[in-house]
Amino acid sequence: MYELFGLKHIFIRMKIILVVIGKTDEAYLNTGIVKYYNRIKHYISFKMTVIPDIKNTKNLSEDQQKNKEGELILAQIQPNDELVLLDEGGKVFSSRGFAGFMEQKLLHGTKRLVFVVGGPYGFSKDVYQRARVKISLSKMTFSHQMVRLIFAEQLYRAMTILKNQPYHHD
Ligand SMILES: C[S@@+](CC[C@H](N)C(=O)[O-])C[C@H]1O[C@@H](n2cnc3c(N)ncnc32)[C@H](O)[C@@H]1O
Repeated sequence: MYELFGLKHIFIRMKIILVVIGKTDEAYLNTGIVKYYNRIKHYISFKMTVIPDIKNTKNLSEDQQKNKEGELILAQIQPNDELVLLDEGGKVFSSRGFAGFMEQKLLHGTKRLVFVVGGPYGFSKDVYQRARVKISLSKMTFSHQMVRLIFAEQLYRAMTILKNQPYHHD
């Protein structure tokens, strides 16, 4: 069904950016992220932008840290970007549902689809205001470090679903 839309060309145009806070600090996470990053890039342009972790350099309150991180997140966003927050309180999709979400973005000609993972205390008000869409990966809360790997696997899964490739089974 998806081939009908000629997605091959659209896949090549859209860029996906995952904005995260702080370097991946565990080798096992890095290994997984690199694995899925290498797989995803066969389908679509995908890069992870790492905002430096500010928590160890300044003695900030939780709100101050969130606001500072918020400024750094928003500095990465261009006016026409579609911003999607990964947030426990967001919409919960099945993997096929998320593939459908990605398909809509591809078909509507989105140029830069930017997903953001919050810091340890979540997002500032300004970041929530700029984003139209929030997606939850589960009702459970994961560490901001783990979310980048879980998201990368789901993005890869979505690409294989859109291409009718045998990775997802349900
Ligand atoms: C430790 S959580 C922050 C939790 C914090 N209670 C809050 O107010 O958001 C760090 C970040 O990981 C991401 N995250 C954690 N669990 C998630 C989930 N189930 N779905 C989507 N994103 C999640 C979100 O981006 C969140 O801002």
